[in-house]
Amino acid sequence: MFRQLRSSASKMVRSKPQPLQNSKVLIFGAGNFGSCLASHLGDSQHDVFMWAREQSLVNYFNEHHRNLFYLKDHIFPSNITAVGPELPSKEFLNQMDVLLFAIPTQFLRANLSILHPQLDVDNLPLMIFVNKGIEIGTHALTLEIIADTCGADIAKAATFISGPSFAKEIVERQPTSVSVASFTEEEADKASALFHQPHFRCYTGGDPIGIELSGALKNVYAIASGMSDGLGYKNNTRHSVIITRGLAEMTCIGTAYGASPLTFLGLSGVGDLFLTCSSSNSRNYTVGYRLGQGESLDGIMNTLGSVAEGVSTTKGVKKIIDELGINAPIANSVYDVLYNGKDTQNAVRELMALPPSKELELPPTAGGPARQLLRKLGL
Ligand SMILES: NC(=O)c1ccc[n+]([C@@H]2O[C@H](COP(=O)([O-])OP(=O)(O)OC[C@H]3O[C@@H](n4cnc5c(N)ncnc54)[C@H](O)[C@@H]3O)[C@@H](O)[C@H]2O)c1
Ligand SMILES: O=P(O)(O)OC[C@H](O)CO
Repeated sequence: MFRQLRSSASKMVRSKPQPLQNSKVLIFGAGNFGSCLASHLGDSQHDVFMWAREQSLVNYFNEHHRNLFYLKDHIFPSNITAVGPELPSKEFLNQMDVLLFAIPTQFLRANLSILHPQLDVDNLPLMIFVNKGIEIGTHALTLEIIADTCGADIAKAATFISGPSFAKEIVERQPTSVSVASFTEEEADKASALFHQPHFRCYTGGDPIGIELSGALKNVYAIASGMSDGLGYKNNTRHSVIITRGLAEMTCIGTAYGASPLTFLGLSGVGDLFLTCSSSNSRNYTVGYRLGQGESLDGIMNTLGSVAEGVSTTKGVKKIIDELGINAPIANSVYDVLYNGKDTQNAVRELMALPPSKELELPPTAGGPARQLLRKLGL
């Protein structure tokens, strides 16, 4: 369900009209996901620019149509140009129809703060965000980071894409479906039209807070699932003790936060939870698996070679569940293993020793944090 936006106090910002084809898209981030989306959009005949922080990546990409560090085996369409390492100029940004942010959550605020003064709200590109995390320190969702750095009007027009989508499989054109959410239906529709292909299906919705929370939370439960597998527990344990109970926890956290519980049954919720909790292609699952096998967190992070958002997000989740008073034993166990030195074997044993309880007791939808965020956005 999309909400009716009020136009009273603040301006109703809309992105510029999008061309029917050949949109000019600038992607921030040339990691696994930024470059996989560049490939997908290049494949769909858009004019794609991919900003990278590494000069060597930019040079190598433009010469060989390959990414020096990520998805190394993939040959990218020739209509993608790498740019950087300086952030693009105001003139360049103004020529773009779409700005797509594929950088990890912890770095978003700094980059948006620099970019915001360069944006022209009357000629605003479609703004799309695909990161899945919660900011350390502030425990802010991306919506709030956008509101803080770019203002409420741009945050209301921002669109979020989330769902079960491994970069490696998107570049192989494996059929994939994702959720596309915004407070502004028109913006979600534009993002959906940009990405939708027979092998990449988009489903729109109006609960960006729920989409963001589910995408961030599933990473924490993927760490738990990997941990259980790494310890040698089998399918029953993964699917009952971790995934299904994890879904119940996620839904309770989301409901208390103020999101719709139904969002957690969608692609960004249960879809991505199942995917990430059951595949060694997931970096979050891999972190958990290696912890379960006895490796140290520092050792894992130093060799993973890519971001695992769940590791930092667990800190934000811990703050949120403590503040909301939610009973979330799996998320608490992951926090204790990552940050309090708890032994993984004890963590899983303790989960199994929990007293009997009701299967699902959704908290009242008081929605304090969402209400505060909506107030910040003038909604
Ligand atoms: N990989 C996937 O399959 C996938 C799928 C869906 C969503 N995501 C989400 O997309 C986001 C990016 O993930 P990824 O897989 O591309 O990660 P990655 O580790 O592959 O790449 C990270 C990128 O961030 C850049 N970066 C690092 N520090 C930065 C900074 N200070 N400022 C700007 N950029 C910086 C790196 O140069 C790199 O390009 C994450 O939030 C992730 O959860 C990933
Ligand atoms: O590799 P992960 O654990 O970051 O998961 C990637 C995507 O979020 C899967 O949808």
